[in-house]
Amino acid sequence: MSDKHSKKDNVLLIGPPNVGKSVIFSNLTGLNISIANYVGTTVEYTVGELQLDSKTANLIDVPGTYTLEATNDAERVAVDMLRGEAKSQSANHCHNEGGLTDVSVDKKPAAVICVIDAYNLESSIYLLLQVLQYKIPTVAVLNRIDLIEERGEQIDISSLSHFLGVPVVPSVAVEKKGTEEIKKTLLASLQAGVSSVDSKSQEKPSPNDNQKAESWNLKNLPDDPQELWSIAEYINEKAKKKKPESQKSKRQLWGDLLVKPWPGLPLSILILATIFGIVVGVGMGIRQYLLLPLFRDLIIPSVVYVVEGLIPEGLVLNVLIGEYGLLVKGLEWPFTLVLPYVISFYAALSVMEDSGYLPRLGGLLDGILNKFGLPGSSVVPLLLGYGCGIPAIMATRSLNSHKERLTVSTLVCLAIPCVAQSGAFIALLAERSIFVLLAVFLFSLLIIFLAGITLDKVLAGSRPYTIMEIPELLVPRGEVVFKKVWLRIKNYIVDGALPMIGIIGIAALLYESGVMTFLGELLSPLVVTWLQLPAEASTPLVLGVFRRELTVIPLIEMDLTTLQLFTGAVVGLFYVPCVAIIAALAREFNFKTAFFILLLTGFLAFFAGGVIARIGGLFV
Ligand SMILES: Nc1nc2c(ncn2[C@@H]2O[C@H](COP(=O)(O)OP(=O)(O)OP(=O)(O)O)[C@@H](O)[C@H]2O)c(=O)[nH]1
Ligand SMILES: [Mg+2]
Repeated sequence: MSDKHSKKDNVLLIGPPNVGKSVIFSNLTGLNISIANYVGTTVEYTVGELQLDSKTANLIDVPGTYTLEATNDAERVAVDMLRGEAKSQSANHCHNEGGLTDVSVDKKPAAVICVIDAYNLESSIYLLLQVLQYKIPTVAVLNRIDLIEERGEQIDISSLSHFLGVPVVPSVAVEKKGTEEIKKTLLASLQAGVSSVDSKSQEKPSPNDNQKAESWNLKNLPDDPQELWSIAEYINEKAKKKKPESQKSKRQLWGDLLVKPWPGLPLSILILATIFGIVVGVGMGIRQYLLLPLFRDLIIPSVVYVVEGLIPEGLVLNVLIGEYGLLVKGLEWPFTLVLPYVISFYAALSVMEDSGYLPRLGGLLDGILNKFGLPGSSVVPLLLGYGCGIPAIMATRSLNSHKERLTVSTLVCLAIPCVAQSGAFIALLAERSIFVLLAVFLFSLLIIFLAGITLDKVLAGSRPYTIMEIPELLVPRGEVVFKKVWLRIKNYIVDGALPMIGIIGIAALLYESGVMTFLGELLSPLVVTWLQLPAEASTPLVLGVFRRELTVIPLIEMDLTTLQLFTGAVVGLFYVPCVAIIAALAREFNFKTAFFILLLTGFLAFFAGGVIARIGGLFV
């Protein structure tokens, strides 16, 4: 831990889930972090530097919490932060959001920015009152006022501030409204040093307003939740200048329709099928018309030309530009096979995330998911898994029981192909037949169901009944979506493409030195006899340990029958998740769990592959 950052004051950004804390964090620090319209986007804190005139502070984006009673991991982080007892997180993990990683969080924060939700004012006031009990200088930011204006409502900022005894800054984070005001107010609070709870400015409720609130004093807030709630209720009533109009907006009507079984369920099938089509179609288009010509006809030939001129013939040259050359396949695979789908998938996912559709899908599928012991909210981590398993495993933190977390994480590792692997599937299968491609995805769904039911039976522990939070349906903002896709492309290049190039380099070396042939012979009983694939198909099994898509991509270069393609794809689908995921599992759970999942996936891959080869052989 360096002293450089630890000398600076820590400022916490606290608030209920989904209120816009991460957008405010981005506005204040210029850092680009995960933002999504569902509860529990931020599960780990992120630290960024906040410049306030001459003063710099560390701004900490804390996972959202409804109360400070800490009912799940993410909420516990908030409480620990306020107490100055949080543990510093390990700095080097994959899919790092960026931001500072060497900040000590085990000291009392100098100030708190508590974001309150204009749209759900009462419950956010309750949280704010709980925060005020810590007697840390606090600035309240009233966010999402655009949404209450839309429903014809108005909140009186000055009376709100008056009642709360803290400065209140109105804000529309997605439009960057309020950013400068937050900085100014925060600086003033920091300089004042003491808690800005000011009893002089606090207006006492008149005796007949509310019996309980009568005795309330901000310097000495009651601990009893019941009493705090009645204060929150009182302030909420007082601050509302104009009550919401009873008529619902179109946006709200759609929001309601999408979560009802009729027409929600048929619409969800339509929406998901459309998204699948768009992701595959747009991805194929980007590959065919943009990235493939760019790399195959321009970049790779130029690189080969230059390297040939510089390096004499021999092992080194072959490793660089030979058949599996580092600079040939190492550029072609990550950038023409996977990148197109990274772009199309994340564009679709980001729009879904920001619209608030995902929790609606969770609500619709709740009943089905319950059959295998999962809450509807597990839709979010499961869908994130189609991008990458690591954020998916992280997202399971907002689930409520260990059993649920473990089940979802196992399913993600076992049968949900990451975007890189899906790209490989599309390249491998779609050209032969779109039906084989669909068959692989449907087969994976079947296994998810079966594995889910089995895990529900074998894993110990119960599942608490939880009610799913459905946020407002919002029209996604172009800028937010664009930033998100860009962040994920960058993440993919750093955490995905670069390691892939390295591994292709190692593979090239193994090839050229003959080690791969030796490994192939070693694995041949499994590959040739059991899976009925050509001997060279052992290469993807070796490479696949490192990266999931490499269980599939090398198959493209082989001349396989349709049955062999299907077998190879299924083995690749279940085969061990990549090293980065194993590391994430070990970090989030423990080594034993990671090892167990590794064994399970490996075993299932060969078992299913062998069975498919045999049963398929009867028909072909
Ligand atoms: N209409 C509107 N939407 C907003 C505003 N601020 C944020 N949003 C949207 O609200 C959603 C949630 O924003 P986040 O910043 O991820 O919320 P968060 O508070 O960090 O949420 P957690 O990390 O889950 O606690 C996103 O879809 C944002 O685009 C606002 O002022 N107005
Ligand atoms: Mg967040």
